[in-house]
Amino acid sequence: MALLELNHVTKNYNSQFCALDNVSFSVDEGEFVSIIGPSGAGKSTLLRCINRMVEIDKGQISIDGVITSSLSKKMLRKLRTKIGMIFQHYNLVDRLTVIENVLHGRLGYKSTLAGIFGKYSQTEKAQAFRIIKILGLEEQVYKRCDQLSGGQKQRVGIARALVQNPKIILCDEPIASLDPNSAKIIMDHLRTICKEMGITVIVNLHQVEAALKYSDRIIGINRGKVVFDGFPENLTPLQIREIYGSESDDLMPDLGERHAG
Ligand SMILES: Nc1ncnc2c1ncn2[C@@H]1O[C@H](COP(=O)(O)OP(=O)(O)OP(=O)(O)O)[C@@H](O)[C@H]1O
Repeated sequence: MALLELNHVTKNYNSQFCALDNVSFSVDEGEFVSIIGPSGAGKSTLLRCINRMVEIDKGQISIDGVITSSLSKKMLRKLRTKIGMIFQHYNLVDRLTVIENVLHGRLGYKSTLAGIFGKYSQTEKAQAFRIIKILGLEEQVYKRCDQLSGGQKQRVGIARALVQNPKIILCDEPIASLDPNSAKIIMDHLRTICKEMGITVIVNLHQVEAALKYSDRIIGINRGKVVFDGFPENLTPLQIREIYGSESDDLMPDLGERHAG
């Protein structure tokens, strides 16, 4: 069943520059989809439109059957609890500990006052500890986030998204700042979360190889238009060229090595 649907979505910045041009696709529950494309193609704009951090100009986006543009502030806040976000630069509060950052994922469920005073139930704390353990961060629980490596910070970001109990996780270049080993750990966790917890994952990636290895489906964007939407095994060098244009030669992966399983 489709969890996310985009129908003819267009986004113009400053009423003239077209960042998304008539984009339509749907994503099923439990699917792992990578969005690839060159710098400036519109990948971040796409994720921001999905959670309504950016308003679209034309078309329609629905999540779990709800048309996002028609939601009141209150209903939008409720919908956003179902959408976990993971960022390239982690967006953690550096001076706070791992557990405090992870519990921030619960803020969308709380009144402003309860949030300010950091009032979390025993159930919420137990859930946060459980997720921290799954992500292999139990030794870091009480460490300040500015003492962590990039890979550990990104795992905190994933844990914070998971305590929301999301239906979908949107990841904006989650491995762009990481070394290959940390990047693999993050992509492995995202794949496990998708396949074992049934959470839909949409990942913006610059690395074609990672997209080929981890995705059920790849969507290629160039200048705001979807130019490829299909299975990794159907992404040919010609299509990679169409997606990336002149950047493609540096990015051309060894197409022999494919899926993570
Ligand atoms: N707030 C904004 N105001 C005006 N133009 C913007 C704004 N945000 C993005 N753009 C433009 O929209 C286009 C798409 O940007 P976007 O960040 O979505 O691309 P991207 O594919 O995520 O790129 P990258 O891989 O470099 O992050 C770019 O040309 C960018 O300059």
